[in-house]
Amino acid sequence: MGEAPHQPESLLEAVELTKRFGALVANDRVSLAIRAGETHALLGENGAGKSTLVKMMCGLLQADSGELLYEGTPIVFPDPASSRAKGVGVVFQHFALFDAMTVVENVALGLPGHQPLSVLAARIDDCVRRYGLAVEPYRRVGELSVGERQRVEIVRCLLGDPRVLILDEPTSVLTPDESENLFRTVDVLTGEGRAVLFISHKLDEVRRLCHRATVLRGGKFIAEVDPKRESSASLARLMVGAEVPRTPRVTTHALGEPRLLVRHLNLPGDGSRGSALHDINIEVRAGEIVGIAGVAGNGQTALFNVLSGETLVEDQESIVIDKVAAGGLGPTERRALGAGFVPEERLGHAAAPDMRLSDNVLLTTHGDGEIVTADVIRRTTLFGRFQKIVKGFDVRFGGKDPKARRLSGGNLQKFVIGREVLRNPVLIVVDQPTWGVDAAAAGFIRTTLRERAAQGCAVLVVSQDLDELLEFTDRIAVMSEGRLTAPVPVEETSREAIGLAMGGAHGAHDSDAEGEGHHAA
Ligand SMILES: Nc1ncnc2c1ncn2[C@@H]1O[C@H](COP(=O)(O)OP(=O)(O)OP(=O)(O)O)[C@@H](O)[C@H]1O
Repeated sequence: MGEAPHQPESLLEAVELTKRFGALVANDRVSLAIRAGETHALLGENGAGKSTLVKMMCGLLQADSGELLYEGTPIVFPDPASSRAKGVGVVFQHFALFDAMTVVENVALGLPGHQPLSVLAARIDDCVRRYGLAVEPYRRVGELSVGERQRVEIVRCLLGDPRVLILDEPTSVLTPDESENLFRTVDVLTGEGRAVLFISHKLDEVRRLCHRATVLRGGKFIAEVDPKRESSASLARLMVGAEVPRTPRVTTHALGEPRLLVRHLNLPGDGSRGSALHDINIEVRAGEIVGIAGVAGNGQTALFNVLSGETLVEDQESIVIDKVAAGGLGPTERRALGAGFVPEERLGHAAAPDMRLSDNVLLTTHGDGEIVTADVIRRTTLFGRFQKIVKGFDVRFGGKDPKARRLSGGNLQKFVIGREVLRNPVLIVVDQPTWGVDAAAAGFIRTTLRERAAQGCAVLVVSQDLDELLEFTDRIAVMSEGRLTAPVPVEETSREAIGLAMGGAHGAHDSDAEGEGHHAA
């Protein structure tokens, strides 16, 4: 099934590409043709082989066999620079920008030759106008939101005049409005005859935006379909080869005591991004899931760090975990109170990239008294826990116990969630629970968190994915410029009301109200 008949208008074509990592075949004779003027989706569950394919198509990885065609002619990209020179631009999920430098300086670094910054800034302005990208050349990257940084990366690519633009999960970090803007940009690009390869786990947007979709499963080409003729369910079925269950909706059990109480929490800004926290108030009770929506860069990371104990606050009482004043307690002490934390950044923060996965279990469990006792690491218990996480959370990888950096993004996410959940916390705070996770695994993670809540755990979820929050939380608060609105029951709010509050508008989600007032939207 792999090979599509050769289409003369193909700009970039992978023909039967195979890539092995040891015994694991990450791509097994995968073919895909990207045509001029189309938006082509690349779909597949975590670990299906999407990134591997993209990396081979832009010279970051070399195929073991198969070939690449550029406008129908075989070509080899020994490195990313050579693919860029041919007009293949890639915007990866993790941006390569220097915070301390301005946008134009960052762009200059990525371009060959020397150009006066003023000339480059004028080119950026041109690009911004043409593609509706809203980027200011002289702002410092450190001050930009994730959405703005992504636009900088896209502008950087576009200045190289690419014929093929590859976007790796571009909307997972965007607000609904920003996603709409990006879709408009993509339409302009394809209208000019360029091709866009669009990797996404959000099947609704794929159906709206994309002309064709290639589905991979387990490293193999499964199908090429017209996504507009498919439903999200039928696409998900192609990806996983089975029905994808939806997250059961919502709390029927009684709520218990507050497990997390945050009262008048303030944090001064650190001067660089200035995302201080202003008078944050929130309560999460045993049995409920509270969501925090917001555009990245509005203080969510500062809030997570303060809740997890990575940043300490002077006012002990401003954070109470299970009735204990915890403002001055570090992460291990908070874990000892029964709290669990999953930070946004899985590689480097939640997991140590160069440690084996089993050793990564130790990072958050060493204080539990089960795996480390009297200064001895109980290896068998550790390995047992590791296997339980891998089995229980369907974490897939090649080999027996690889280093964390070898896992695909979604599989590592399943691992860090599993590691926390299996500690049986009374409170769990999760930042972006399903970023980069496929539909089936995302459903599984949400269901797991719901089950934990049903068993009496209090769950606080920070997410930029509004649909996710609306699907599985009980109440939603919105963060904007370091302030948090009072949480509103999901059934009393709407996408629009939350979207407005995310943009800083007050009203339905007004933070001026004292305490936990429930407002109708
Ligand atoms: N450098 C590597 N060494 C060993 N195994 C690897 C390496 N890179 C990827 N893999 C493995 O190859 C498989 C495919 O990974 P890939 O990152 O291409 O998946 P993906 O579809 O992009 O997943 P996700 O949606 O989670 O990002 C996974 O099982 C992954 O663990």
